[in-house]
Amino acid sequence: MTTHSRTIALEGRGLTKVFGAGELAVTALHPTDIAVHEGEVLVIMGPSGSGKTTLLSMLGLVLSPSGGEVRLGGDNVTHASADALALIRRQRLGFVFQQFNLLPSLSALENAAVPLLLAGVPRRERLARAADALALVGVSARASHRPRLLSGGQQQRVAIARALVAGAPVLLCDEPTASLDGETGRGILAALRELADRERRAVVIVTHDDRVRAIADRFVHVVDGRVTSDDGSIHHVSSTHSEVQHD
Ligand SMILES: Nc1ncnc2c1ncn2[C@@H]1O[C@H](COP(=O)(O)OP(=O)(O)OP(=O)(O)O)[C@@H](O)[C@H]1O
Repeated sequence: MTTHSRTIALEGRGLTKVFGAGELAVTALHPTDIAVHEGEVLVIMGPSGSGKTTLLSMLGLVLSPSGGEVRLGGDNVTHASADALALIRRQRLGFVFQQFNLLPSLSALENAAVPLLLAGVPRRERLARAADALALVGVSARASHRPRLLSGGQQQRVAIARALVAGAPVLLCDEPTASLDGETGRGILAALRELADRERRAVVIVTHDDRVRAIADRFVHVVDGRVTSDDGSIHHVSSTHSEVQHD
């Protein structure tokens, strides 16, 4: 793997999630410190129900934490308004899911351009930028095809192009290889690794797939809502967690 700067792209400090209250309270995530740097691939693994999606959702600003904070490029964005969070998600975060969620009536190029359409970028510029994004993930030759004419791996590449087209410095991927066969999945992982190396994007991958470790700069394991490092030590949480809110 390449040497990368140690600039933190996205960070959770003392991030905690408690669902419910009183006797019914479930601590989905105990206070956790976690960070991903520019140009780095961070892989989060753990059994079903361990808290991985909860952690990723808080880092992705789609679930508000019960305690702790989320910092993006050094800015504490935890308490931004709903509108501000929506804008931050659109401009600064890219999401990749197991299901590719492409729009069936649009070509690969138009699908990749959707975030720019939402951002009001003029058509010519957005198609040019979408073409660049498709090239980055190796599906330029399929630009004019609709999703149903693409293989699963090609559809996932288009979904990754869509996630990075607006220039997001951070890509958050939830089981990006789960619906792909082994070889196709490896191709997607290689593409994500390359985005980190060449484009300095920070890539966070939540997965059950042990092969994803092969592309990780760092790896953490989540068990029962607690995050441990590769060496098995529980992540040290330095900040104090004053207010824990219950949903
Ligand atoms: N909205 C919710 N309300 C109550 N409990 C929840 C809610 N969402 C998640 N939980 C609980 O929090 C814990 C962690 O769930 P989470 O979905 O983060 O696990 P996961 O590791 O992503 O699992 P999987 O790999 O199956 O997706 C589980 O015990 C789950 O039941």
